[in-house]
Amino acid sequence: MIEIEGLTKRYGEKVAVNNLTFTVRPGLVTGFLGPNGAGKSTTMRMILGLDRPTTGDVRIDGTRYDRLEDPLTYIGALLDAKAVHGGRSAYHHLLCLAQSNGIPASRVGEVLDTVGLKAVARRKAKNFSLGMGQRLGIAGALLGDPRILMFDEPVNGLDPEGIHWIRTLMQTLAAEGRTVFVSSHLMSEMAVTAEHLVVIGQGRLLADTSMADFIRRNSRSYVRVRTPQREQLLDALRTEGITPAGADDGALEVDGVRPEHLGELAARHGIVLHELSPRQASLEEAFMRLTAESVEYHAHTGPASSPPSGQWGAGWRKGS
Ligand SMILES: Nc1ncnc2c1ncn2[C@@H]1O[C@H](COP(=O)(O)OP(=O)(O)OP(=O)(O)O)[C@@H](O)[C@H]1O
Repeated sequence: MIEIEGLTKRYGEKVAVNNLTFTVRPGLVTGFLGPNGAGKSTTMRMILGLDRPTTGDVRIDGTRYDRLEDPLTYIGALLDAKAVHGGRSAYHHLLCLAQSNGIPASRVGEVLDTVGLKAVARRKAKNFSLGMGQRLGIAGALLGDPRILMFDEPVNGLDPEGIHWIRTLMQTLAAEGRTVFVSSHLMSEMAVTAEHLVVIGQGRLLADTSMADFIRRNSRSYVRVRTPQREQLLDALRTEGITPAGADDGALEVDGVRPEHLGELAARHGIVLHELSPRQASLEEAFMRLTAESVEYHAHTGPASSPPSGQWGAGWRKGS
């Protein structure tokens, strides 16, 4: 379990992390989301004792990181896959980590096997592709067989097979009862990997809830109805006091009414339906809606024509 209480980090005037309190629990994958610059990496560095909090406290299974004996056996992390001595082979990189953390050398072969790098174990890390580097970083996190795992953008640079592999790995680790805390900007991937979400914006906690609850609370759900008898359906809906919205393709979008009710209403009026589908926004839409106010930089989303000379960047604004 990772317990964070009143965590704040200032860099001069900049408040990177602002009074965060949340707990990351074992047995499930917890996603850590936030726009660029929200404070995710800073929070993760403080969890690992790599940055000192200005105020507040972090506990790893009840103990501060700097008081853990052989910390890699409590918490394993992938923060920066490039933080590897490039002149060392994958094997030697992991062996050094093992030796300085009281981990038996036999674990090195095991984790190389787990991440699929056994065949290239003697190759120098500087010759590794981005994806291989990610796998080596993940091997380092797994080395001490820790109860807690933390990954910052683990799917960066991984191909679809690699992304599928890391998703399955994280879910397996969580199913074993471990605590898995993972940040990613890849919303579609997060949506199928994490069960719980912690969302921050400008250093503050915006949400700490289940994935399903997060999407439900932060998005519009509606039922999409398509019929060749549009006018009759509109009349039928009106008799029930229901005012639908129109979609671009002629379909109707009905808020706050269950699909069963709409289907039965149509049947009572002898109206043929070609589509009756409950719709819920994606994690990405829910995330964008929740964090719209806390995004540091907004891109101009108008027409892609060039602005008048001297106005490049005028469509960008710094959030307040
Ligand atoms: N060492 C530092 N000195 C000054 N400011 C810093 C430092 N580290 C981070 N910051 C600032 O703190 C804020 C939070 O940064 P952080 O890297 O934690 O965000 P993030 O959520 O991980 O962003 P991203 O998704 O872009 O990786 C940013 O505004 C960043 O510029």
